[in-house]
Amino acid sequence: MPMDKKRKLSKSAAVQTKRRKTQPVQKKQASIDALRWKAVEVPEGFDDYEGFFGLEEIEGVDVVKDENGVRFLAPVKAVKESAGEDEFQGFGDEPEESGKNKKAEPGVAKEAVKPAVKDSKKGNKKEAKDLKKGSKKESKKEHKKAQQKKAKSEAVEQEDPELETNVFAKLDDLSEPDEDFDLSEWVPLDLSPQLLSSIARLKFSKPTPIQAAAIPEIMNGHDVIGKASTGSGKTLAFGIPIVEAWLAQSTEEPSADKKKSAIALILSPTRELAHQISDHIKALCAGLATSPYVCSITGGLSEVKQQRQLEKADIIIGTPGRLWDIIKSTNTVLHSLRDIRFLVVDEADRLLQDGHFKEAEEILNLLDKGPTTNEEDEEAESEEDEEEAEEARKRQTLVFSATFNKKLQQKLAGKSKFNLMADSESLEYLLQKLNFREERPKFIDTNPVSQMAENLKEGLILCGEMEKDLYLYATILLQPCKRTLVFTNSINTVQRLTPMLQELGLPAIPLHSNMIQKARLRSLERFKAAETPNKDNNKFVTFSTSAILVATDVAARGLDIPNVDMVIHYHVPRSADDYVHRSGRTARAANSGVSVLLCGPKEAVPTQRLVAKVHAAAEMKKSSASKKTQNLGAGVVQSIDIDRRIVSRLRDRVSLAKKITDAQLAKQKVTKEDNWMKEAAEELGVEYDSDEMEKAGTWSGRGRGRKEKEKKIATEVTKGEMAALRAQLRELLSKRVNVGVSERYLTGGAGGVDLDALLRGENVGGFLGQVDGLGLDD
Ligand SMILES: Nc1ncnc2c1ncn2[C@@H]1O[C@H](COP(=O)(O)OP(=O)(O)OP(=O)(O)O)[C@@H](O)[C@H]1O
Repeated sequence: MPMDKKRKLSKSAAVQTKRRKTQPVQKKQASIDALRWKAVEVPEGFDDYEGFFGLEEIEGVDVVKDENGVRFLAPVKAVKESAGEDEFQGFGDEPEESGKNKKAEPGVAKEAVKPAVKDSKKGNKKEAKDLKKGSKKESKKEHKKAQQKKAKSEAVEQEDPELETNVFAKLDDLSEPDEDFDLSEWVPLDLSPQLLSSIARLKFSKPTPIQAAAIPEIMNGHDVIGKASTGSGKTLAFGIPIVEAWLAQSTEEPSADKKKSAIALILSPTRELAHQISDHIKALCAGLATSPYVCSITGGLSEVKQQRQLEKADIIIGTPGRLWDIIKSTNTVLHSLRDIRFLVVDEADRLLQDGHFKEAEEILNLLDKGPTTNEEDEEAESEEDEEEAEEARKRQTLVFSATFNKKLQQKLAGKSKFNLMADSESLEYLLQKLNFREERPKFIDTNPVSQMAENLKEGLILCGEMEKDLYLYATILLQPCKRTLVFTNSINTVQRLTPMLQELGLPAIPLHSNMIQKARLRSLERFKAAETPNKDNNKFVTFSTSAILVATDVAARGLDIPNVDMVIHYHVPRSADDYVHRSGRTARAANSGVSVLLCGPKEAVPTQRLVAKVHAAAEMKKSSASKKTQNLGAGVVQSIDIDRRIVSRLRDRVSLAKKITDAQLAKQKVTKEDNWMKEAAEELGVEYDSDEMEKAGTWSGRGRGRKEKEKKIATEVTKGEMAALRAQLRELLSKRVNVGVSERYLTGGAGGVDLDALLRGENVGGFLGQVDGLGLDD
């Protein structure tokens, strides 16, 4: 059997099929090629010692051996139909219908036939070749990735194959539709009964303002640029019309000779957001009799699997990088994208800037003109150019964000055809590529006054430059019952703060872009799964029931994590827009929340200016009513005056935790570098001696001082000393913190101070007064 495609029939059909067992499964005889094989997911870090790369499996297939040889009896859905009827949604993603599957006999196919060869029967040999090349390349790539991952000594938790979806599915806990649910506020939007019933399941009693304004425009065929504050329901503002269009289209007769094409492509700047959008749309579709196939195409997860998903997708949500990688590596997915009717650019201002520029441009190019990399293809494409340009006109472009910088906003809202110089690096150039079908897309701004959520309270804590760790700890301690998101400006800081907070007994979880994708999703899942206190019955809550996500700005955009009560900006945001998006992770969908900036002395003034800029429009409106124009934005952010006496009583804890963390990180780093040197020495065939290497000057040049310092810390703190430090810290953590005058105590385990009250301006500077009434012991 060729090594690049190997197939097995899985025994696990019975286990997999528990969920749907009402109908007996109809089976029919099929050739091995006609079966819908699924690539076996080989865990990352798994070397191909056993030759598992390229292995494929299938479930629910009976292998019948009789005098005529071997036959395969497969569920009807598991057998491919002729072109145009491809409605099967793939094994592995959805449980298959059950019944007699338990009897399925495992067997191994005699010969593997690559899907590309089947495609070639349809007349496209090139595609087949590309796919073949692609899958070999994929194996190599996966292998290389596995090697790289092995080299990474970063602790990554065990992977969970189920993690790639449903991380955000707050909406997945769907109840049966309530027939009495009042949907009258949705009626003016003229939605189909199926979709209304889905909305009733979600228990959304009325559309949010952006939904009420954007849905009719989109359903009337307009291009839309939607601006609305964070957490205001923008995803379903474009999600509902897309699903509605899919429902209308799915009732039409499919044309027999037409390849399946997706209806919508949604571009997202981050992987997590792509998965979240996908989960939101899936949740919307959960109650429908037939649902569109929704798939998210992001980096960090199996490219081969995503390639297959793309081919059958109705709604594609992707990050430009991975999407472009797949498109480049195979032409078989092009047809999925060419005929899309909706192009959505979510978090447009970020997506059209940052590092996504090139790939986004390539994708937009392709949507209008097709691939330009291959001469053969180009020739074929040119004949169809006109036809395709016409097709492109049919596409609606929807652009959404909570923030649009002024220039971008003017360009977007003003007109679609810009007077451009031939500057392919400019943002305008990319905007032109969006190829709006209308000269003037509908610009909808449902909250022109403020981009910030209505129920958000903002605070600023002024502290010493070197005291941020201490104030971070104090702030978290003052809000012990909260799910908190801490933003930093660097990956290193996430890697340092997370273990430090953990040493302090806090449930800190890291999130940054250097983590492998499954670890990123796992972190989000853990954060989301952490229980929140039941505020209604004032239940006693300990830290074990809250969670702290320490993240870079990778978590700043679009993430909809329920019940984030507090956002702390450990580093001040780099821009006013970043401040809006970070703070927008709390106070979502009519909930309340607080956003706290930790500012060093030098940061205070520029930060206040930055925040004032965000609030200037709102203030301007207010002040024009009262004829005051001074200090715009000032006063919106409440200065939080934490009693320094309490903070100073936490200092020893933080110093110890820092010392332990620094030593640990230095050790990890030295070990990592040592391993790297060892491997390099092995490859060169020389003996490795770290001290000799060091003496010989391997560590000369830039960074030598830092490395030496790290090595010193790493070797200075012995195992025994580390254990002693930990014991000391444990001792400190077990003691109550004497808060002074009132002789009340703040513990690390429970209780806290009402930061909300401080933010309301009550008891400013009167922290101790708040300790009363919190039920803390004497
Ligand atoms: N009509 C509605 N009624 C109540 N809740 C809604 C409604 N529509 C959406 N939501 C909920 O509101 C929350 C925020 O929605 P969404 O993530 O789409 O916000 P957003 O405007 O895209 O935010 P951001 O700017 O941060 O990306 C989600 O939990 C979503 O399920």
